[in-house]
Amino acid sequence: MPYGFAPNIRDYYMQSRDALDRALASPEFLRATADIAGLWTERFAAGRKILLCGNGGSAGDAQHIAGELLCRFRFDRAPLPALALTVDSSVMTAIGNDYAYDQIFSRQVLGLATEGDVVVGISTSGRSPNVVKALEAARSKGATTVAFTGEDPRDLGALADLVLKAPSASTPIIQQIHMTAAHIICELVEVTLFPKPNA
Ligand SMILES: O=C(CO)[C@@H](O)[C@H](O)[C@H](O)[C@H](O)COP(=O)(O)O
Ligand SMILES: [Zn+2]
Repeated sequence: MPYGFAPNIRDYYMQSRDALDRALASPEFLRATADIAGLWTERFAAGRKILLCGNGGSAGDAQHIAGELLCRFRFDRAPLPALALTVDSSVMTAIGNDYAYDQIFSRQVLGLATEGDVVVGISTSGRSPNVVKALEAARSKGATTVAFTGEDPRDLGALADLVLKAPSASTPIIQQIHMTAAHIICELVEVTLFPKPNA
């Protein structure tokens, strides 16, 4: 049986579209998209890697982005070194249990990041302590920091060399804009580093 049609269901879609419209009207948002694509492209070309982290849906986004880069996006090409710090349950439970939950990403960054790498922290609130500490650790290792946040980047913004601010205060809508931007960034990286697919 089909579900009944909620008359306001269109309004939910419109909230998402309105937020994307605000992003597209923001030169700062478009600039950040281009700058992040340029940074990732430059660092991959220099043999550096990208580490990504976030909680909940943003953990999924970190994994999704790593998959686009390490596997492929639109066409066959060499894998790009990208790793989500959200995937190793043994590492995360050990760090959470033996140290603290707010160190689950920062300890991995301290162990894995080297100078010139990029560490990406994804947080809709901009203040999840484990993501904030990941960017602090990244800076201590000489890595470049990128934050994907909501309209108020809070603590994370202050620690990021580049910030992508989704113009909303709603967690799911911010996440939707993050992944729209991430797909565009992955596409720009791929076509710039591999300009002639299958040639
Ligand atoms: O996916 C969602 C909501 O759409 C949730 O799982 C959400 O990601 C979690 O509540 C996170 O813990 C929120 O963390 P943050 O974005 O504030 O850093
Ligand atoms: Zn969600």
